[in-house]
Amino acid sequence: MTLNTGQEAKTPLHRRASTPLPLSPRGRQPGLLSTVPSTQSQHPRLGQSASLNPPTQKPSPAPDDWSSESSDSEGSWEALYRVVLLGDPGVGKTSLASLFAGKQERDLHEQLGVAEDVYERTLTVDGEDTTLVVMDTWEAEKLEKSWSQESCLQGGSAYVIVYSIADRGSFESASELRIQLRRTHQADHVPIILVGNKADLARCREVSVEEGRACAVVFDCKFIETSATLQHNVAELFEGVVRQLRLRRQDSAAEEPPAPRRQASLAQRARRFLARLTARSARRRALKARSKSCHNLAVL
Ligand SMILES: Nc1nc2c(ncn2[C@@H]2O[C@H](COP(=O)(O)OP(=O)(O)OP(=O)(O)O)[C@@H](O)[C@H]2O)c(=O)[nH]1
Repeated sequence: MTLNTGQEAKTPLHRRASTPLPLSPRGRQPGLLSTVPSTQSQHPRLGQSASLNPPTQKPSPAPDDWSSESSDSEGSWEALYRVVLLGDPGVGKTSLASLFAGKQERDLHEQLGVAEDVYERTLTVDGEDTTLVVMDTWEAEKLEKSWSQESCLQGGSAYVIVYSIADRGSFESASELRIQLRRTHQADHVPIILVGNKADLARCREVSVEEGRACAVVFDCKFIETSATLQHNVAELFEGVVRQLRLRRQDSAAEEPPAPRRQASLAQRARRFLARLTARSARRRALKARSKSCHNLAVL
């Protein structure tokens, strides 16, 4: 599976809503689905935060009842974010991606014979539209790091690392993927969400919720458990991705450029030393807070 990385991934891709994304190397057109009429209703109601409660046996409403509106109005400009799904084979990446896509879009893909691994959809979260292009293009089985793997790891605006709660090996792979991502995106504010899928398989559970959460704290990412089969927390996952993208966008906009360096007086140096001490204890407090909030996808 391939991924077009011709565009800067960190910043959203700006385009006219009516303009398709560039062709991928395989000639596929990730943006093709933007032609879906704006009256579609597929995404669950937005605005609810993720929960770690174990899934109930009752499935959520079918994807066709989801209430996302497309902002595909002619002539309007919108931001597109690439969301790359990573994880071992069989953990449920495709299942999550097709729930995101909704039935109508999957059918459209089928009719048009376009890529089944790239889905574009505009979600209305907290009253604002954001378009996600979900890329289910990761090929974990490659023996050597391939070009497509490299581009997957570099080309995302956000990453969703999926493991199966019933497969410890996939959990370990998720940690390795997080390390690889950290190497690629050292200085970036790219949201990364660790997803423990197949939460319905309670009896076969090999990875506890606590382990998932602890891993997210250590690797500085968000965490949620989902069940694609029961459609549990899937909408919350993608809404969470949107919120994380927005929070980081605001965060980086708020960052001020560093002040020019001048010869510091003793008093200034003392103040800086104290500030560093305070910052250190603030970081410790932040780590503690993160362990409490890593499952809340609505905060940084
Ligand atoms: N019980 C359960 N099964 C699931 C869940 N999600 C996916 N599956 C099943 O797991 C199998 C693999 O799912 P896929 O979505 O193809 O997994 P994938 O990660 O895309 O796999 P690759 O395409 O090989 O990378 C399928 O049989 C799915 O029906 C889930 O939440 N619960």
